[in-house]
Amino acid sequence: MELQLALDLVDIPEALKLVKEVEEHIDVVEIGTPVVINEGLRAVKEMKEAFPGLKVLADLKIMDAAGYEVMKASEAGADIITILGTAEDMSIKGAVEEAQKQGKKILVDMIAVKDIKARAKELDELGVDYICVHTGYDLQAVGQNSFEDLMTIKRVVKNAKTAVAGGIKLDTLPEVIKAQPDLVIVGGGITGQDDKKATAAEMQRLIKQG
Ligand SMILES: O=C(CO)[C@H](O)[C@H](O)COP(=O)(O)O
Repeated sequence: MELQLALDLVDIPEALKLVKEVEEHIDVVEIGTPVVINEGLRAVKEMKEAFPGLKVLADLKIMDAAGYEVMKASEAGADIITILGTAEDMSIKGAVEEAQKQGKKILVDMIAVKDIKARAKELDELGVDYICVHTGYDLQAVGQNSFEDLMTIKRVVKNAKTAVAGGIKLDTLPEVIKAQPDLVIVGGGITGQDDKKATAAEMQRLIKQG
């Protein structure tokens, strides 16, 4: 099980400073969608150059022109690139094909997928690397989380790794760990804390002990 730090509400200097603080306690650093919108793929490039030992995920949430966008994110240094589970199968195939060519991984974000079980099975067969259940900010605001969806994909996914994101905090992490996802994605649960390093360290400890 690995820990991914999601950076959403920062600029490049803030992102680099944050990662410096928690670097030894995380496995993957996510350049969040808002950061890519504000700063472009330069944010991915600068993060990878500053922290070559960390995997960098570009949260592009691709919906179309997948091969091209995966290629551009790969060129910027991303190790993992995200596409939406609601995208067409042709787009998913294009993303997987380009990622394989570039030696990169594809993570499918299941945000807004209505039939999680059926779509997870299809995506697994399309050869994606990760399937991630995700409660976005707009549904977190009305009290939702992804724990049940995580159990659902754990039951049906045979090849891909599983991941979970959306509002995970130190006090809810043990419940997530019980479901044994391969990747736990935490944004505000670390970046919103006064002592980010201590929080990341404790999350890492819980994750390593499984
Ligand atoms: O992709 C995202 C929002 O679309 C976030 O990166 C993801 O939800 C993790 O952040 P948080 O733990 O703060 O919810």
